[in-house]
Amino acid sequence: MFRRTVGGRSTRSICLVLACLSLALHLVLALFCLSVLQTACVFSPSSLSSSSSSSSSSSSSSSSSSSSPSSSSPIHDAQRTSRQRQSAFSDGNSAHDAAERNERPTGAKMSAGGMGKEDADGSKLEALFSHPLYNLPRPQTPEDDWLLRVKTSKEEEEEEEKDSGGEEFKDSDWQSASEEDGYDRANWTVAADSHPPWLRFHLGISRWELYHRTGPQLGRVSHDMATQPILNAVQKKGGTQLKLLMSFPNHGQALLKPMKGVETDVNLFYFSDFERHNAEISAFHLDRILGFNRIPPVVGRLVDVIKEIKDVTTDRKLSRTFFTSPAGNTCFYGQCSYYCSTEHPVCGSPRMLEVSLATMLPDLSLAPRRSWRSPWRRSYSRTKLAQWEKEPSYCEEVKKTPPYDRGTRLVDLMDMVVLDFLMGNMDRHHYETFEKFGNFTFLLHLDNGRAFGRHSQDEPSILAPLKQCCRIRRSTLLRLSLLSLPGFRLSDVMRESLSRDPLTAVQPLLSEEHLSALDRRLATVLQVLRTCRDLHDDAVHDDVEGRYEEPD
Ligand SMILES: Nc1ncnc2c1ncn2[C@@H]1O[C@H](COP(=O)(O)OP(=O)(O)OP(=O)(O)O)[C@@H](O)[C@H]1O
Ligand SMILES: [Mn+2]
Repeated sequence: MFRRTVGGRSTRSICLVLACLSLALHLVLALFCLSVLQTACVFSPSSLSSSSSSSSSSSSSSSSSSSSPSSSSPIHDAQRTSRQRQSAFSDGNSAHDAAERNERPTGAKMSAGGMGKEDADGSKLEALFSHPLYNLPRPQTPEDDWLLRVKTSKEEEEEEEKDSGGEEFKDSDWQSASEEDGYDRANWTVAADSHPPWLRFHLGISRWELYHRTGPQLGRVSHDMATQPILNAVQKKGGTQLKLLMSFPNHGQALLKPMKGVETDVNLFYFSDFERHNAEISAFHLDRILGFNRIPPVVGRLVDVIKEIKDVTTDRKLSRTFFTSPAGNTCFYGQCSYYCSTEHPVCGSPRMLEVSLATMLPDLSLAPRRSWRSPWRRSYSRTKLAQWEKEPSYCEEVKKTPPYDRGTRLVDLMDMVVLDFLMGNMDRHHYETFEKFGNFTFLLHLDNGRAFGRHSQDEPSILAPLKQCCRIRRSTLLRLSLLSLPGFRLSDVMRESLSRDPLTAVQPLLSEEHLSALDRRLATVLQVLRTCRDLHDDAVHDDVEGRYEEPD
């Protein structure tokens, strides 16, 4: 008995020692693993890129906050050197990657908006954007083909000499006009590193596109709009429906359109339809997928209408329209010529509201734009028909009329028609261009709030210009054909692209019905183009070399 007890005790103590040993070994092993993992984290490029968009934006704001007192407008003279520009935007080859590295030492590729390259394998969207048709070689952009130009240091010095207050601002090229609380003091130098994302977006606008798809600006600017604190919200004049101009700490601004319901009322005329925030967001994604890059970046955001609009607005006319609905939701209606009344309020649930935020284009004083009346404008009347609806040969006249008689204006218009037909937008009465580029430039596809209204109906009249003119860019035709293939199906790449918008977490931005309507409408466009090519030798405007074959 005694012996057994002694034996039992010694066995127990041996077990205890062994347990301690194993515990210690496990601890050592865990510590070793941790140190290895940490090293991997420090050096993994993908981890760098996922964190870099926020770190880079904070570094740009911190560098701007260390500036001297502010004076003139932050974006006036927003320009940069041609060397920086060439390195940041040359494209279609390894120089581009190198340039991206130059501009973005932390390797930032993406943001919350998630428009970068390093997404999961098997992504149809990434496969599409890797296709040669989305990476056509392009010549270097000449200096005059950038919308904004950087002053050379010599020009800078000369102006400083002329300017009596020059001494005060010698460390900075751009100074903030705002001394209000919350805004970072702007101190942007010619060094691109100090530029906030919205300014980089402005500096990347060229004669032929609004942004370069593979550059870092897009993700960064979207990330900022989706996450930065909102400092002010005022009504934006112009247009018919309520829109707000939102301001952010780094002097970025966005155009807000609120959620107003989703489907179009079948009994409304196209011109009485309300605008949809999800249409603005979806139009941006569609335009990018079609390879146009002619819509400023748009993201969705859930905003607190009390904290982020009512409490911060300096617009008394807007704040006066806030009220609590019988259901206890916070609503407002603002002032505008349509739907701005207690009967058509914009309401939070109870205070959270889905909105779209579109990056603002450079101020009109810096980059004036020209508005063009569309030759295929609708009559905007319940009874009258427009001329193009009565005359089948209407396009023959248009083709002879400047600016449609030369350059790429007509095929640019056809690109816009394709975009509008796919998303069911009947509201393209005007389009805008940057004045600087005259008649030889891309068309801005602004104001898409009335698109994606009805999924069950395709509106053939939107395609009238294409049917009447029978002209299309080869690059557009090829990309449309690609998007009709199962491996790149338009509805699939749109679903994937939209899933990267922050609002997808709340609800899908487009219903499955709207997504499949895109495939159906794409088939219609391709059918129209087949007929055109059967009938006309000059239906295809050759903008790419013949080696790009039509996909089977
Ligand atoms: N991202 C932007 N940056 C700068 N200006 C913009 C932007 N988007 C729109 N605008 C300007 O604001 C004006 C009004 O915007 P928008 O057309 O979207 O509003 P709307 O109320 O739908 O207008 P409408 O009733 O005429 O259709 C446009 O004509 C355009 O010049
Ligand atoms: Mn509109």
